Parts: sequence; C-alpha cells; structure tokens
Amino acid sequence: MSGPERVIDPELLIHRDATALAHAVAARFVTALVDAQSNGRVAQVVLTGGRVAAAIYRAVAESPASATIDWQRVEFWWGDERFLPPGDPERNETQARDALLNHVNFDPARVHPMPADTGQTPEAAAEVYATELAATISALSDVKGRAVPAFDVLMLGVGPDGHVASLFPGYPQLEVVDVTTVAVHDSPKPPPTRISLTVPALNRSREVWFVVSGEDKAEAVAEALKETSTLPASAPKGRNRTLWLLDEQAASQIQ
Ligand SMILES: O=C(O)[C@H](O)[C@@H](O)[C@H](O)[C@H](O)COP(=O)(O)O
Repeated sequence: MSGPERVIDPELLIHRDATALAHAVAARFVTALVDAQSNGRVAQVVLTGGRVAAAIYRAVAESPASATIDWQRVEFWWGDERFLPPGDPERNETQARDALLNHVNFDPARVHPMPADTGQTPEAAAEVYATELAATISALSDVKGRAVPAFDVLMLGVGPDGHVASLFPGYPQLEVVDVTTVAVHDSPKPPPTRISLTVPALNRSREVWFVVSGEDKAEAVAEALKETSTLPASAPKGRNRTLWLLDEQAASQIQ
C-alpha cells in the first residue's frame, strides 16, 4: 500500500505576452530535456495540441540551445489527438512534426503519435495507444511500491472552458481511472472525435506544465487554481512540480 502522495503546490510563472511565454517555455523545455539526459535517462515528453503549444515547438526548433539536446534520446508521446486521417493538418501530430520534429534529428522509433483514423474505431485506437504506453508506464514502482513517474515533462494547453488534453467539463472521460487512454466523441472543441490520456496517465509525470495565453482563458485559469475546482485543468498534478506558465492576460483574473 503506497503512502499518501506528497501534495505539490502549483507554481505560477507569468510572462509579459504570448511571445515571451513561448520563448521562456522553450528554454525551460530544452533545459528539462538536457537535465533528464544528464541523468542518463531517455527524456520522456508528452506533447499537446493548440496554438500556444505550436508557438513553443517553433521556439524550441529555432533555439540554438536545442542543439545541446541529443534528440535521438528523446521519446515523444501525445496527451491527446484529433481522430483524423493520417497527415491531416488538424492533427496534433502534424502540428508537432511541422513545428518541431521535422527540424531535429529525432529517432522515429521513439516518436509515438496516437493512431490516426484508418477505418478503426477511436475506441480501438485508444486501446492500441494504451498498449504502446503500457510498456513505458507499466507497473514501474519504487521500493515502497509507489508508482513512479514515467514522463519527465507533460505539456497541457487549457481551453476557455477549462479543458485539458481532450478531457472536457462534464464528459465521462474525466472520471476514468482504470485505463490510460480513452476515446472522446462530440467534443465541444472541433474536431468532434478525439483520443486522450486520462487523468491518472497525465499524473505519471515528474512535471506537468500548463501553458496558457490570452484573456479568453483568464477565468478558467483562476477557477482551476482554486482548491475546490472541478475543472479538468484542476486535476493534473506533477509528481515533483506543477507549473502554470502564463502570459499576463491569462493570469489577469487570479485572486
Ligand atoms: O487538441 C487540442 O485542441 C489540444 O490538445 C487542446 O487541449 C488545446 O491544448 C487547448 O484547447 C488549448 O488550445 P490553444 O492553446 O490553441 O488555446
């Protein structure tokens, strides 16, 4: 029986604007990967979709410091995906390849996109991903039997409704705890069909980074930071650190 998990208070870092945020998170991302690799690990990162994430990926690709990363020893996962045909420009995988992966010397065997729609159901695709993920976040545990983090950095955008990945307020997937990956139908954010990691899977990371920009997110950010919040964005917590990486607009309603 594992003891109570330490409660990690969220840390807020507020940046002048979206551009400053993207470059600051890119610098943090580079450092986190270099630190993981300096500990002899393959750096395990979980990417997300959205405009803020895309700006961060571009800033990483443009950063001279990213040359200090051994990109062959970075393993890429996704926190969620739009269930669309392979190569669809709306897929988070396509966005990440265009903005980052196609500019670095990654190891294809270490890039794990969520399955595209090739005729199977999103449920079957979610199961395929859960199996692929299991090899990495299987029953790894420490000497006291506690599950240990599988990821070094897990990045999450936040929607105006407080969604993260493809876990939306009031949707049943938010409560799922017995599997790591689920299908989502009728998403309020188009496109409607998606695949998402569940909260327990999102929580298997040393660090969880919420990357949020814009006035339209300010209410969701302020709400998610309340102890009593039930928003999806209030659920993911890093084992070591939970960072809210914000610009001033997104932080403007925090009490
Ligand atoms: O597939 C998606 O759409 C994303 O995973 C989603 O969770 C996104 O990160 C947020 O909606 C924030 O998006 P923006 O950064 O574009 O506001």
